Amino acid sequence: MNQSKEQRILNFVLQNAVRGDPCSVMDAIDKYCSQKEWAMNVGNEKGLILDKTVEEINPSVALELGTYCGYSAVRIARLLKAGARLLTVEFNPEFAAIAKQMIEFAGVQDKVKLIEGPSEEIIPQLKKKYEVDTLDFVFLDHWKDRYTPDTILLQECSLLRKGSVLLADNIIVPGAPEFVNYIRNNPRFQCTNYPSHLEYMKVQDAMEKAVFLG
Ligand SMILES: Cc1ncnc2c1ncn2[C@@H]1O[C@H](/C=C/CNC(=O)c2cc(-c3ccc(F)cc3)cc(O)c2O)C[C@H]1O
Ligand SMILES: [Mg+2]
Repeated sequence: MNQSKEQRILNFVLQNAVRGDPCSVMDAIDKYCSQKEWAMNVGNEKGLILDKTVEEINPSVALELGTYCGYSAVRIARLLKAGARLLTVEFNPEFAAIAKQMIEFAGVQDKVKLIEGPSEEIIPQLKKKYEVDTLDFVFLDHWKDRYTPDTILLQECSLLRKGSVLLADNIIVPGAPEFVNYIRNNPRFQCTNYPSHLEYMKVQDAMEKAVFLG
């Protein structure tokens, strides 16, 4: 059975990155996906916006929706302080298996809890099953039509507190127009747009930061 693109990305990392070195894993993925096969990792340009946001917040508890191959999970986890953790949600078993190996190879597995399942099912379990009180940071990078329902669900489950920060990828491409409309017109969120480019391409994209005002 021939390999998937995601398996080829993982193999390239295993052969070209340094075990336990998250930056070498990110660099290997970016190298492969810019030179060999494009893939929907947040990439290095938007990744720097992600880094700055995570460093600014210095979250104790972070949530990522849409793990995919684990690129942004590694990117976020490498910046977390001792004792802080990232919960990342992925419902495709094949992607989850790839991401698990990617996270372990990078050496950040002690900071990352990879949860396999659909976000709408996992979010309501975070408090009781995953011992979350509130979330300091949420990175939205899953199906774009899920950004809004999941943002509403996070509020309904009392998982956001005054100052919780959401960061959403792909505001322009593929685009999340319904989310942009929802979040920018919601008085409970303070929004900031960060223009950038689609990963590995000379195409305009952007990220949106939304701070929950409580
Ligand atoms: C609801 C839910 N729960 C758990 N996991 C979920 C989920 N919805 C998707 N996921 C998982 O996240 C991942 C999905 C991410 C969706 N991201 C995308 O569709 C995406 C697409 C592009 C893109 C841009 C231009 C083009 F020409 C083509 C594609 C770029 C990106 O950065 C993206 O994030 C994988 C999927 O299994
Ligand atoms: Mg994305």
